[in-house]
Amino acid sequence: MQVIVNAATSADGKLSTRRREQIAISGAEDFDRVDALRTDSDAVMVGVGTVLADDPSLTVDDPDRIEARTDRGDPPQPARVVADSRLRTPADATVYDDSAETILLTSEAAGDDAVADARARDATVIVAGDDRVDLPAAVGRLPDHGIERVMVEGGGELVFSLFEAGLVDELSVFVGSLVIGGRDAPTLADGDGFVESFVDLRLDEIERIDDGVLLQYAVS
Ligand SMILES: NC(=O)C1=CN([C@@H]2O[C@H](COP(=O)(O)OP(=O)(O)OC[C@H]3O[C@@H](n4cnc5c(N)ncnc54)[C@H](OP(=O)(O)O)[C@@H]3O)[C@@H](O)[C@H]2O)C=CC1
Ligand SMILES: Nc1nc(O)c(N)c(N[C@@H]2O[C@H](COP(=O)(O)O)[C@@H](O)[C@H]2O)n1
Repeated sequence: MQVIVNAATSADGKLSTRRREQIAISGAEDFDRVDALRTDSDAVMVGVGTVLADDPSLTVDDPDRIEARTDRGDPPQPARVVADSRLRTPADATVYDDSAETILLTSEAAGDDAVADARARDATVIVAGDDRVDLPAAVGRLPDHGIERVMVEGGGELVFSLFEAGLVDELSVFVGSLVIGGRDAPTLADGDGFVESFVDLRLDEIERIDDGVLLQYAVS
C-alpha cells in the first residue's frame, strides 16, 4: 500500500480560513497536476471534515485521463474514501453520486442502522475501531477492494493521524502566495501535534507552479 498526501497551503501553512470554507489556493496548473495525481491513484481519500466543509467530488475531470484509465483496465474514476467514524457524511453529499465507487471507513460508534443506510446508498463500508476509525486497520483492508495507491487530499486532522500512524509515504504541498492567518484555521497537520519524534521528510523536488511553489517530499 502506497499513501501519498497532497494539499495546498497558504505561505503561513493554512489549508483554509478559520470559517473552514474551501478556498482556491492552487492555480490552474496545480489543479491540473492534482487531476493527474488522481488519475494515477486507485483511490482519493479525505476526512469527513472535508466532506462537510467542501462537499468535494474527488473525481478526475479531464476526459482524456478518464479514457487513459479505462484503456489500462482501471475503473473510469478512482474510488472515493472517507474517514468518517460516526457516518456523518450527509445523504446528499456529492461523494454518494454514482460517478465513482465510494468507500466509507468507519468505527463501531456509527451503529448498525447508519452502516445499513450507507450501504443502501451503494457505499462500501469498512468498520475498524471502537470510537474512531482505526486507520492502520482500515487502510490495511483497502487492498481487498483493489486499492494499492491512495492519494489523500486532507484535511489537517486526517493528515496528522496518518502521519502519527506512520502510514504516509510521500507528501506534496503546493504553497500559494497568500497569507490566510487565524489560530483556528486548519493547517496541513493538525490533531494533537508532535512534541517529540517528529516526522522526518526528505525534500526530493522543488518546482515553481502558478504563482507558488510545489514541494515534494518522501517520508524518511
Ligand atoms: N487546501 C487544501 O488542500 C485542503 C483544504 N481542506 C480544508 O480543510 C478543512 C477540513 O479539515 P479538517 O477539519 O481537519 O477535516 P478532515 O477532512 O481532516 O476530517 C477530520 C475528521 O475525520 C474524521 N476521522 C475519522 N477517523 C479519523 C482519524 N483516525 N483521525 C483523524 N480524523 C478522523 C473525524 O471525524 P469523526 O470523528 O466524526 O470521524 C475528524 O473530525 C476544510 O476547511 C477544507 O476546506 C481540506 C482538504 C484539502
Ligand atoms: N490541491 C488543492 N488546492 C486547493 O487550493 C484546494 N482548495 C484543494 N482542496 C481539495 O480539493 C477538494 C475539492 O475537490 P473537487 O474539485 O470537488 O473534486 C477539496 O475537498 C480538498 O480536498 N486542493
